[in-house]
Amino acid sequence: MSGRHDTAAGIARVYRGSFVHSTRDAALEILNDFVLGVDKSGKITFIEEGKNVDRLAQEQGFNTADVENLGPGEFFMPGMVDTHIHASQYTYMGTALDLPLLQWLNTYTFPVESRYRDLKFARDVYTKVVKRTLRNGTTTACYFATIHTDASLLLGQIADDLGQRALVGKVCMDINPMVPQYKELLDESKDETLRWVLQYPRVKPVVTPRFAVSCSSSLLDALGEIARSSGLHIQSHISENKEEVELVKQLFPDCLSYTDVYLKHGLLTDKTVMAHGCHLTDEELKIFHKNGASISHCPSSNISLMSGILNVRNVQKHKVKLGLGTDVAGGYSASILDAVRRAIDTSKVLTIEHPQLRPLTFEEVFWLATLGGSEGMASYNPSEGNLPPNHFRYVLFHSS
Ligand SMILES: O=c1[nH]c(=O)c2nc[nH]c2[nH]1
Ligand SMILES: [Zn+2]
Repeated sequence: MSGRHDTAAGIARVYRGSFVHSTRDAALEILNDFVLGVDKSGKITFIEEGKNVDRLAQEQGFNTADVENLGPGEFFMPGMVDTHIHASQYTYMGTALDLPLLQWLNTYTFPVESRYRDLKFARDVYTKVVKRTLRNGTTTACYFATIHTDASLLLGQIADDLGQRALVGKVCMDINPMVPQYKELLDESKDETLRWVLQYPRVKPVVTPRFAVSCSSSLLDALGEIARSSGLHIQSHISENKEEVELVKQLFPDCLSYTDVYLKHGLLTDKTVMAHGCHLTDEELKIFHKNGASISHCPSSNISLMSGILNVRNVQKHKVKLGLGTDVAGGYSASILDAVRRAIDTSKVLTIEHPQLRPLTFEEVFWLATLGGSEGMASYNPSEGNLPPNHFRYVLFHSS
């Protein structure tokens, strides 16, 4: 169920019970005994206190006998937003977490991702990952696929068919010395990205340079230009672990920082979502804020690959847009609720190290998992005083 509070176009369903959500003013608000109406297109048309049900029935033209009352332990909450997940890594989720990032990519990830040339394999895995994330309450997901255009198109189609709002990225990478069978030529990556953008049906394509380590400066330039001319979202990885940050310094000696690499190539906009950011400096966070770019906080993966711990309070102090990501399969769970738990745990680890830092509350992390994620995916720039669009999708939850 989704929508803005616009005028009714014929009420299809009315629910009565508890609603838990975030607002711009409250990280978590609990509405006990409320009624919510949904029109035939699936949009929410009203949400009001239960005591108003008779008046609402008259005004909106529904029968109070048709109101669906939630059962014990049931409540509605907004669908969760996974701002960073590798659909193609679902097959080995929960395994192979014994190496740090760069070695993990070469040993486990690239060999598996190279299999997505096989569309039958792709259909099987992508169907499973979309079904699983939907079951976990993820109504919006920002996916990395692989370098294979047709398999990436298939992922978008599957998400759309199964009713998930998806942003999908065909991965771009023209450098891969350790696993050379899994990379593209520069022109191939550009041409296939354009084919991908043109062919996309209903879900949104995202321009997806894998990360600065696996893309030449020419490819990054070309992708920045494609994103600019097509007005598309952009996703990538940044400052996940220290070895990677050092490598990027060596690969791009003319850039002032890792953030500067993406900025100089036109890849840091108010439609950019960068995963991790554990080792970003305050100067870099200021550049994120100025450009309206967002960070996907992936605590499960940050711990599993021993990458680092994101200081969420510092990101928020810099007013940088922030959501949560599962980062399967660096993260071992495809559930954003699990990312909520890991985000709280890792913030407590920071508090143990730095007692002056307040740990995150569950209300604050609930906000990150829902409204924060949707604002992180939205194209608006807080540094220019713009506001995010108001949008909710609710899912029914059973607390038992
Ligand atoms: O957690 C990660 N997973 C990946 O697949 C990846 N690629 C580059 N950097 C990455 N980090
Ligand atoms: Zn990732």
